[in-house]
Amino acid sequence: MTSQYDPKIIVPLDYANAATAMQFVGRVDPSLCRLKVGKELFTAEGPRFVEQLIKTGFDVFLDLKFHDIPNTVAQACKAAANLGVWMVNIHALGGRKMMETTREALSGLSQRPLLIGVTILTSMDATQLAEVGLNPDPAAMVGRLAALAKDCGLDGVVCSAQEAAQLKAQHGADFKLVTPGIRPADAGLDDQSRVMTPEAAIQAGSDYLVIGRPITRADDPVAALMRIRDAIAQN
Ligand SMILES: O=C(O)c1cc(=O)[nH]c(=O)n1[C@@H]1O[C@H](COP(=O)(O)O)[C@@H](O)[C@H]1O
Repeated sequence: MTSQYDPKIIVPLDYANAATAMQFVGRVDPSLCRLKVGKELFTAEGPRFVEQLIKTGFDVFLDLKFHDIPNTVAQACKAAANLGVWMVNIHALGGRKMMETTREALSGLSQRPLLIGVTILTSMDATQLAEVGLNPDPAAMVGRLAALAKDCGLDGVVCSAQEAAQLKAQHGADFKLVTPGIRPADAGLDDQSRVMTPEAAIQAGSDYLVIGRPITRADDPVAALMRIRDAIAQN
């Protein structure tokens, strides 16, 4: 399902439970943002809460970053598709077979979610990449994994906005770029490393901005969302 409004901001409902998440969701509507359900809320509340959000008209990105053997990931993504989610993600580091098997498993469905590959987490910097034995140049790693994801038939990738211009030029407008690690100029980094402001991310070619704590931890989350919407509308 794809919202008729096509909002670019995805707000992660990184809350401990449904009641707290609904304090935000109850004050916004699907014309303002899309919603992301990640590991914390999904583990606490499960698939029925995801279905409830979809029923209220929101596009839901199920962010469980599957990374396992090909069959397990493919079947998990089919289960996500059956919930009616708009987007689901898998780790590109799971490799070609995992991505291709998952893409094939979704291809027969009448309504399938966008299948997105996570490249290198936006919290990772050169030092951390080197520590786990990967190329310490984040742009090179992201470029390599994005090309592989595209070759496996995925609809796009999660990357930092710092890599967006390079990937748009390489893979074209249809290859979706989902960018977390978005921080307004006056916001703290928290645990993110590769960050960009919302305005710069849009200019760099991000299709969707995942913006969490600058919105969800603000004194007035809806006002914070509206401020960022206004800022990117002027680009
Ligand atoms: O797949 C994701 O959504 C994701 C990938 C990534 O590389 N970095 C990243 O931060 N995320 C998610 O994006 C959100 C970022 O939240 P904030 O740092 O609070 O804006 C969190 O829900 C993360 O789980």
